[in-house]
Amino acid sequence: DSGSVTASPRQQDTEYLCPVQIGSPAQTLPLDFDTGSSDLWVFSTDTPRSEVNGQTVYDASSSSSAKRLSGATWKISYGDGSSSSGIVYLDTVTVGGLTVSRQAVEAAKQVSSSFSRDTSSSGLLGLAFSSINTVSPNQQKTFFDNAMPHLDAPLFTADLKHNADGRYNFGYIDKSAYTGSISYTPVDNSQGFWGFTATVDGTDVTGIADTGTTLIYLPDSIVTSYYSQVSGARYDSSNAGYIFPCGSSMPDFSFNVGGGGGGGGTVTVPGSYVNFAPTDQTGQTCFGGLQSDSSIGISIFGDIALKAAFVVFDGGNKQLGWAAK
Ligand SMILES: CN(C)c1ccc(C(=O)NN)cc1
Repeated sequence: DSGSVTASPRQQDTEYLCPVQIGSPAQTLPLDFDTGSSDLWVFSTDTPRSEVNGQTVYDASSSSSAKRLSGATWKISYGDGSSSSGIVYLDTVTVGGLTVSRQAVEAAKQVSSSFSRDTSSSGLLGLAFSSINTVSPNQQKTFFDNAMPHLDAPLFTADLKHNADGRYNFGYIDKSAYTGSISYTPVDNSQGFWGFTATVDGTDVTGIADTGTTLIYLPDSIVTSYYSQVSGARYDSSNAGYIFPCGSSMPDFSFNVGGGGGGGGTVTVPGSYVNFAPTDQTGQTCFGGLQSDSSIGISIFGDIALKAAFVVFDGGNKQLGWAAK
């Protein structure tokens, strides 16, 4: 089997949403595919009206294939402080033509304000490792984990783009989607994430590949060194990050992956991607797409980095592949 689904950017590449079919007859919900978490959760008819703000909701009672997972609950919180929780159904889930029957679909009975405010997203589809799925008392598998044994190849790829539709493919590598060769590096999934080590300016950085996080968060030394090249750039505590004049031309930001015998490959994030967004309506000052990880405790290669590459999430061999495109 295989699948292929479009990933559409929302709000200046803040997140990428993909249409997912749930239930019988199919209910199509736009979900945020998230390689940094492992719960498939959705706004539902169980979500308080006061917390629903235009999102499409899942109605298990109108799906003939939905079965309540009796006694199961879930509760998740994300790095940005957002959270959600609820109950669990098993239902049929299809992504880009790839179907998993009896997928745990986690229906929200509560969502935090940032999810309520995110009117275009109906929830998340977790693509990290099932070891961090939050369903209790019986932990559930991710869509990818359930699909993997049926896939032509045990992997999925992420091809996110700046201000344009990209794609997630399951079960195969589309050779027309990248240039040059794919450089692979081992994955450390001990914390449930797609953990890997890259080299930035000769310094090893261990972080995670997280499609659900918008920006890049790296050690302070690397971030400070990058912005020292930009006149007028500074750390601004009121914005809790590095800002700079919007007219600045930003240096490219590169990192090396798979630096073994073959020398590995270099991913180059165009400077324009690092000029992420204005801090206010005046458009004078802009917020950087590269920020410090010091308040997080882990380095994150988020969408700013991922959209500069074609990325292979290889669950069979536990490795990450990176290619230019
Ligand atoms: C509030 N929203 C839409 C979020 C979506 C995703 C995440 C996240 O950390 N994913 N790895 C946080 C928040």
